[in-house]
Amino acid sequence: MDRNKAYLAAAAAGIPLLFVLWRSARKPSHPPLPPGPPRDPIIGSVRSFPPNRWYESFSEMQKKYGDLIYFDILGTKMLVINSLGVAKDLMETRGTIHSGRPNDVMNISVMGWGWNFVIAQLGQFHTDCRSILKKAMGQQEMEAHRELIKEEATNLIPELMHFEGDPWEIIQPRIGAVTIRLTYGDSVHQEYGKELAKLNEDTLHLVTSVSVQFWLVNFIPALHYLPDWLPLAFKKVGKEGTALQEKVHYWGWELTEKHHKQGIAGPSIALQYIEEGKNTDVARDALGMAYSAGVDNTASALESFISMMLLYPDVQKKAQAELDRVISPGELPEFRDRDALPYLDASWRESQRFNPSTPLGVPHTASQEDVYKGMYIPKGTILTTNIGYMCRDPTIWDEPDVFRPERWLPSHNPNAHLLPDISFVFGFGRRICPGMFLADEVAFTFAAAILQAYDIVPLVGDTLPKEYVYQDAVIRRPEGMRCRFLPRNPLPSRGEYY
Ligand code: HEM
Repeated sequence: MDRNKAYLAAAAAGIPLLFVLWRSARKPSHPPLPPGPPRDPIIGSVRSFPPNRWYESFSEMQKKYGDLIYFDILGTKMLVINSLGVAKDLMETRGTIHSGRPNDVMNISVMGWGWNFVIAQLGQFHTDCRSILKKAMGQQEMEAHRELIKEEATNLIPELMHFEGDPWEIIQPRIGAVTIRLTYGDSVHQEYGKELAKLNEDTLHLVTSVSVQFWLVNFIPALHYLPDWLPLAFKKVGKEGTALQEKVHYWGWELTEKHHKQGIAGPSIALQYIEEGKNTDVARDALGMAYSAGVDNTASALESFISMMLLYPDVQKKAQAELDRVISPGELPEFRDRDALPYLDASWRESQRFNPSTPLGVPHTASQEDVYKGMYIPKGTILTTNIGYMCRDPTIWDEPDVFRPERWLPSHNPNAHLLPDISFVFGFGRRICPGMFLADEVAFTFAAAILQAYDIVPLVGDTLPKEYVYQDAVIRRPEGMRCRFLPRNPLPSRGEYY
């Protein structure tokens, strides 16, 4: 190449770079962006974005930046919301703008999760799926599921007898059983429950690990159309994810259809729709998400509660004394007893506040630009709710780092009525968790049954930490929690519970 051509080539290569530099340096024509760490040209906030432990890192950064922290990672805009009031303003009052989901090409297009309404944009499909779950597990509908939940609590209690170790391995499958029986019926659970549970767990692990990794295809969607035989990591993971996703989508539903034809299907939400023959596709899609969206979350919340009872034996004793006063010996506490169990209710709320199982919620996106309190939120910004910080925000909670159920009781705290409803741990506005009443009822019923039947104590020789460290994951539970369950009274035989 002669010298002129070399200059020309260098200039041609440099022009786009100069353009990007000029764009990032020029004065913006919109109000200022929310506060955040300094951004470099082109790479933006890459150097200051925390590599892991996002919840803890964002909470630490709150001290410097306050309610909102703005990042720009190679053009992907992200806003962390640390304030409950701001989250409600943006996601409830301005919910038409801030209720989208990130355009996750890897999950939706490469792995085929287009039928997953958890990650779908607002629209008819999302509305239809939500109304299926609302009709099936809304607050008014829970009464119909009480017997099933009670049966599973009855199954749980003997399983914990003399159990030593991490109770996750007992409580998680029981919560899974509630979900599978509710969605696809008892016959499907009896025959295929273990395989369905494993399938959903494998899928959830893959999806959550994919969601927190960097995929070039999310930035350059056209890469998705490259031939499948190319040895690219995203193609390999995509193939594995597609196979799992298709099975989660159809299998439970098809098993219910099969059992329906054989005349052996037990009552379930799927069966209702199969019998009616209406809205079957959308019901199949909505129910396909129930296990992966709900089981680990609920089990984590219950495991956190058990860990708090272990760390705070005085709270455990008070809750047990209340149960002993209200529930007759040989009877299983039920959700309808909740009003008569204010201390247990307060302990459960306090446990959710202290350790919410999804401290960063599920990200929303802004479907159009917005200006909030003079700050500019660009279209497409990913909004992350730091629910974990909101649960310990000192402007809301007195001594937020103290585990104190009494704060919720008007008899102990004259300002208890001013505390926010703890249901914000289930998210916001049009995206608020549609399984929240089910989760609350299952976990509360199981917690009451466990405390009535057992003393939760450490393993012999174990020294308890002051607080458990939580896993660095989307759905979090205490790391290395171990305990024993010592029967408080002789356990009633199964028949005596009914
Ligand atoms: C303690 C247990 C649970 C917690 C802490 C929890 C928390 C959450 C949170 C924070 C969100 C995101 C809300 C938002 O985007 O603002 C969510 C969404 C969702 N949850 Fe739950 N959840 C739990 C149990 C369940 C259960 C039992 C089910 C179903 C059976 C369920 C199904 C869903 C679905 C389908 C969505 C997506 C809603 C949408 O995008 O419109 N969750 N949940």
